[in-house]
Amino acid sequence: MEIHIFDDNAQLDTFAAQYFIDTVTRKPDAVLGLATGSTPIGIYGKLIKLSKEQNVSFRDVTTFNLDEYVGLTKDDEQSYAYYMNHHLFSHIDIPQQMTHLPNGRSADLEADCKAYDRMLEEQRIDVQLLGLGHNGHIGFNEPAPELSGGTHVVNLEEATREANARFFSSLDEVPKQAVTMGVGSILKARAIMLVVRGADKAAIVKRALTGPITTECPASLLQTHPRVIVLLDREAGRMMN
Ligand SMILES: N[C@@H]1[C@@H](O)[C@H](O)[C@@H](COP(=O)(O)O)O[C@@H]1O
Repeated sequence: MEIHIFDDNAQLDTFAAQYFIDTVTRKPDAVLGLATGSTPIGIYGKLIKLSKEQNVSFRDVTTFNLDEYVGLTKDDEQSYAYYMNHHLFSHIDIPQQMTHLPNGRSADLEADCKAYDRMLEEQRIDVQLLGLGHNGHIGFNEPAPELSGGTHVVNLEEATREANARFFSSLDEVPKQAVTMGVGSILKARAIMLVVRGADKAAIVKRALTGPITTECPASLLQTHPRVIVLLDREAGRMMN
């Protein structure tokens, strides 16, 4: 595992964005795995800026997002589809049809999960961006005695709903379920970039990266992957020395 600790969040954003740009420069039809939450926002901002400065096109790039809430439409400002358009897709030249998120409004969620997995089998992700939940979740794979390999519907933990309530007007509005890529699909990516910020995540960072490998801390499974790049701000990395 390659671990970088940054004094400054802007430096972290630049490092991550440049990694994605280098990936696309090397491989113009790269497949990128993308994430939501507050952690990647600065990275997407920098990616937009650097891609314009360096004249990098996303016209042949394909993207797959990790997860989506069940029940929200694409136009709902709290949906991850809206988030991705707002923070990234509408600012770069990627064709809309090359961007994929699980469909949380599908009439047949099971069939939709299978279709998402089929696409992920056909197109291996070159680099998967990940944030980290306070309980060690990645995507919306919550701690559990067993984890699903493929895309599936998940019941969100109350603590996860509470943590994400800041994006909604009240806790009641936070969906109780989500569709998430499974840990099997995440671990199939050629490279994984885990990004974590903030003192409140220092303990879970240490547990995920140096603790036992267990489904009770889904991010600990990343220890089994041969190419993980971890980007931490000083606070998130303070227990790593
Ligand atoms: N499903 C998302 C995760 O993909 C994300 O990594 C995590 C951390 O979010 P944040 O970056 O806002 O702390 O929360 C959400 O639950």
